Amino acid sequence: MLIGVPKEIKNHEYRVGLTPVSVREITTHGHKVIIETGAGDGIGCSDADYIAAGAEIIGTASEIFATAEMVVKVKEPQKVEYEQLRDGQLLFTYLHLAPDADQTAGLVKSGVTAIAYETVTDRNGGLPLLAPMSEVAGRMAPQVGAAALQKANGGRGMLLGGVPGVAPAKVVVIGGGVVGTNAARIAAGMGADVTILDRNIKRLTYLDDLFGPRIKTQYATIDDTEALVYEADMVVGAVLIPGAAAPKLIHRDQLSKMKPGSVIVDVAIDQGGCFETSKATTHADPTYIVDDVVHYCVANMPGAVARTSTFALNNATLPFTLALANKGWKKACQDDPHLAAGLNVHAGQVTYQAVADALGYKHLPLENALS
Ligand SMILES: NC(=O)C1=CN([C@@H]2O[C@H](COP(=O)(O)OP(=O)(O)OC[C@H]3O[C@@H](n4cnc5c(N)ncnc54)[C@H](O)[C@@H]3O)[C@@H](O)[C@H]2O)C=CC1
Ligand SMILES: CC(=O)C(=O)O
Ligand SMILES: [Mg+2]
Repeated sequence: MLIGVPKEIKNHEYRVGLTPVSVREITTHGHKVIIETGAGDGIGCSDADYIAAGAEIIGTASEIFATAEMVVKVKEPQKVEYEQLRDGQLLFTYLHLAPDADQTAGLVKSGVTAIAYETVTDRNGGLPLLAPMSEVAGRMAPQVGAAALQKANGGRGMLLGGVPGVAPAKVVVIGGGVVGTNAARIAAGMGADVTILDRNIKRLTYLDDLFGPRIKTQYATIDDTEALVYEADMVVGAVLIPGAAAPKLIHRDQLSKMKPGSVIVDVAIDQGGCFETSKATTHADPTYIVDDVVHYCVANMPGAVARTSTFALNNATLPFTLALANKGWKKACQDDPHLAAGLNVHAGQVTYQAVADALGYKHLPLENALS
C-alpha cells in the first residue's frame, strides 16, 4: 500500500503521523511510505532520518493527498486538507467530528473512508489511541493552569502548592478518566489540594485505591460539581462520552459564582468542551477571560510537547496502521471490531452513531459499511 504523511498545518502543531521507527516497520512489511519534506522537523527527525528508514520525501502535501492510498496524520484535517481527500482513499487520524459540522460535511463530501483514532476501542472498554495523548494533555493541564494562575496572566496570583503557612490551591478535576487521572497525579505532585469528580463509581474506587489520601473523590452530582467548582482555584475539564459532544456541565450564568482569577483548563475542548463559555484556542493565543475566569482551551495540547507525544502516539497506532496497510481497511475492520469502532465516515455516509446524532446525519450501520 502507498501510505502518505503530510506535514501538520494546525496552529503550533509539530507532531507527525509516523516516526522514522514506524516507517521502518511499515516498509519492512513491503509497503511504500511517502513523507512531506520537513514533516518531522518539529520532533527532531530530519528528511534524512526518514529516508534512512525507507521513506521517500515528497515536496508538497498536495502530491501526497493526490497519490496516497492511506493518509496518516495526527490532527483532524483542516479545510485545505479535507478538500483534497477523495473517494476510495483511507484517512487514519484524530477527527473529533461531533462538535465540527464543517469538517464532517467535508469528509462526507469527499467520499473518503475515515477512521478516527479517538473512537478505536480495546477489550477493557478503553480508547487505546486516545489514551497516550490524554496522558500527555492530563499531565500538561496543571502546568498550563499553574501558569494561568499567575497574576500577569489574569489569574488569582496563587502558587499551586502554596508555601509553609499558606494553603495550596484547590484543583477540581471533572472526569476521572485518563486525562483526569494524569492531571490529578501532577497537581497532587505539585502540592495542590485535589478533588476528582466522576459519575462512574468503579472509577472513583480505582482512583481512591490508586492515590489513597493524597486526593479526594466525589460523585459528580449537579450539586457537588457546582459547589466544588465555585470553591476551586483551578478546574480541569476532563469528561468524555466517546465520539459525542462533551456535556456542558457549567453554564454561562454560573461562571460569575466562581472565584475571580480562577482558571479553567478545558481539556475536553476537542469534543466541544464541558463549560458553556469554552471555545477552542490555539497555542499562539491559549487563554481568554470571561467573568474574571481565565479559560485555557487549546484543542491540541500535546502538540506543544511534540516529540514525547509523537513517539507515544506511534507506539499505540503502529499495530493498527500495519493492520490497515497489510489487509486493507475493510478486512482489517472485519477482523477487529475494536478498529472497526474507529470508522466514522465511509463513502459519503456517517458510520458513527454519536456523530450522526450530534449533527443530524442518517447513520450508516457499521455492518452495512463492512459488508
Ligand atoms: N485538548 C487536548 O489537547 C486533548 C483533549 N483530550 C480530550 O480529553 C477528554 C477526556 O479524555 P479521556 O480522559 O481520555 O477520556 P476517558 O474516557 O478516559 O475519561 C472520561 C471520564 O469522564 C467521565 N464522565 C463522563 N461524563 C461525566 C460527567 N457528566 N461528570 C463527571 N464525569 C463524567 C467518565 O466516567 C470517564 O471516567 C476527551 O474529550 C479527549 O478527547 C485528550 C487529549 C488531548
Ligand atoms: C486528542 C487530541 O485532540 C490531540 O492529541 O490533539
Ligand atoms: Mg488570549
